[in-house]
Amino acid sequence: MNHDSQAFKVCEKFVSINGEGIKAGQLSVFVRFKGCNLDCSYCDTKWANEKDADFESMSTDEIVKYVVETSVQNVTLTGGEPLIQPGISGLIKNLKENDLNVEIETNGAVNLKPFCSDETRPDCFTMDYKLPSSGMEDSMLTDNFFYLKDSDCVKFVAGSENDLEKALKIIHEYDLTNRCHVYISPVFGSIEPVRIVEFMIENVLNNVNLQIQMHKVIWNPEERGV
Ligand SMILES: C[S@@+](CC[C@H](N)C(=O)[O-])C[C@H]1O[C@@H](n2cnc3c(N)ncnc32)[C@H](O)[C@@H]1O
Ligand SMILES: Nc1nc2[nH]cc(C(=O)O)c2c(=O)[nH]1
Ligand code: SF4
Ligand SMILES: [Mg+2]
Repeated sequence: MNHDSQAFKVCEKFVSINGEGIKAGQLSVFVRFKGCNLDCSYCDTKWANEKDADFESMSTDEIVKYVVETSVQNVTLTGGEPLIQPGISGLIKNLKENDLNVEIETNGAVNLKPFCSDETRPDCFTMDYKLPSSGMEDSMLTDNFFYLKDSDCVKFVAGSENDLEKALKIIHEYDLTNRCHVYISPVFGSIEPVRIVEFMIENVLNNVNLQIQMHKVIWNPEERGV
């Protein structure tokens, strides 16, 4: 199939500052795709995963045109889960050919290997490791860690003390700070950020970054399109 005829289900698209990941604070164009293969307890975009969620049908060319016309250099493909969208590799390739910096937000339950060829590899994978309180930890593909490099990032979204302990174990077991950037973020409103800082001090977590979702501080945390 010609990739131009591929239709994507896009729930929202907008320009904002990236509130998460290694380019936090920089402008990015966000494209949020419909549907997910997981169902995290704390998910702040459950609405985009509903079967009857509203979406706009967009071809690869239409998405690329929209992004290019913003003149913003960073693009974040998110969802839902971007890597389960049919044709996503063609879209990544096309965006890269337009000199855009492509970030993929992915949930850790999709095999990254097929996305790692030179042509289709995004500039940055921001990959979650889903901790116990998400209810989705059994779906984590730990082999994915071996495909990450220094331009990528692993994010632990922690909602409990048990989550923090598990993040610590995984960081050490897979030597993550020597592979890529590592972030710990609070499940918004579930754990005090100060507790994460204390945990980092107690365990001397060098080269790990605390990250607060910036957009939820700047805007109403429930706001869409920001
Ligand atoms: C909505 S997900 C979409 C991309 C992909 N499905 C994933 O989980 O990485 C984008 C990011 O938002 C994070 N997130 C979702 N709900 C959150 C919450 N209540 N508090 C903090 N982060 C949250 C996820 O953990 C993920 O890192
Ligand atoms: N401003 C802003 N930054 C983000 N970074 C990652 C997001 C996401 O939902 O994947 C996100 C988002 O929803 N808004
Ligand atoms: S994987 Fe991402 S989009 Fe899917 S339910 Fe979890 S946080 Fe939400
Ligand atoms: Mg978000």
